Amino acid sequence: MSDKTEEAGWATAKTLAEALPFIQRYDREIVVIKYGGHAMGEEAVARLFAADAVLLKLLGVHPVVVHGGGPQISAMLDRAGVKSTFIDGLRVTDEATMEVAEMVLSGAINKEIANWITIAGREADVRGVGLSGKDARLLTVTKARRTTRDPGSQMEQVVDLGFVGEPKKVDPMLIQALIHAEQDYVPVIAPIGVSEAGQTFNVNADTVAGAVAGALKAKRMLLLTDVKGVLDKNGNLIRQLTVAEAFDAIKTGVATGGMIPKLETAIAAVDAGVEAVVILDGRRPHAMLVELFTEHGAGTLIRA
Ligand SMILES: Nc1ncnc2c1ncn2[C@@H]1O[C@H](COP(=O)(O)OP(=O)(O)O)[C@@H](O)[C@H]1O
Ligand SMILES: CC(=O)N[C@@H](CCC(=O)OP(=O)(O)O)C(=O)O
Repeated sequence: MSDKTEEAGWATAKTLAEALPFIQRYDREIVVIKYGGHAMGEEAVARLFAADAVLLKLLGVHPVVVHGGGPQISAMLDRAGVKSTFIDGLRVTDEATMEVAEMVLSGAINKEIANWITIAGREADVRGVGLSGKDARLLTVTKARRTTRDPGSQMEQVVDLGFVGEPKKVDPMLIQALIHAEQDYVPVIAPIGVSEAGQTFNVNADTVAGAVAGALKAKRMLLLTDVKGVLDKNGNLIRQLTVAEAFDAIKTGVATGGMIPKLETAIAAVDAGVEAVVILDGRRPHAMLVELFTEHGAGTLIRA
């Protein structure tokens, strides 16, 4: 063995030893991970994500994955010649769009992530389990309501988003059962919900992650996306935000587009008892490990 290789080994051991207090901090704690469609990127990166989820489980953390797939739904709709429009970051969802969204989210992406986790965890028998809000009454939703103000008359107008749902109730029993099972399972949840009447709805994945994290009283919720975190007006990373500052970031227009549902979700999750939410770049390999197990962390941390 060369001196260089040996030195690298010592450096790895030092890093592991330094992670001990952080590993203990998250021992048997639930961490909800929102894996966004933009963070998925190339398959090799997505497989690294799956391997890190397995590592978390083996370190004693209980990871629960909620995934998105917005860009992948848009690509499929494009191929079918269906146009998509978004209002406040939410996809207006008619019947045909709903069908495609469910196929892409529950059918393709969900099973792929669950399978990658199972493959990455084969040696230690950690297994991914792919679910959607339709399973075991996991996610009951109501139809989302949005209003806009008519610039001329200043009257409020109701906008119909179609089959877009808002979480009404998360029943965490199935997830709890998987977390506490003797077998090591990593639940992977697609953002599809069902109304009391049994209608299928498309739900923003950030919103689902927040509702799930709140219901499970998770220690952390990590929102993995394609930016370093919340950026200020000059494009610099904001390391920490209180809930009040997160509100301000929305109000003052620092956060726009897809960052708005993320901050709203973060605020709601912290209000529901989640200790902190972190928005970070999921395209960087091992982002979750840097955030959870190093002093400096990564991205933007939002807490009370
Ligand atoms: N202040 C901000 N800081 C960082 N990103 C922002 C900000 N305001 C708006 N954004 C946008 O939010 C996007 C992340 O949301 P979104 O595209 O919905 O991600 P995902 O698919 O991962 O859920 C960023 O790529 C960026 O374009
Ligand atoms: C209602 C609504 O907008 N649903 C989203 C669900 C997927 C999602 O949220 O994916 P990302 O996290 O990758 O953006 C959609 O149809 O795109």
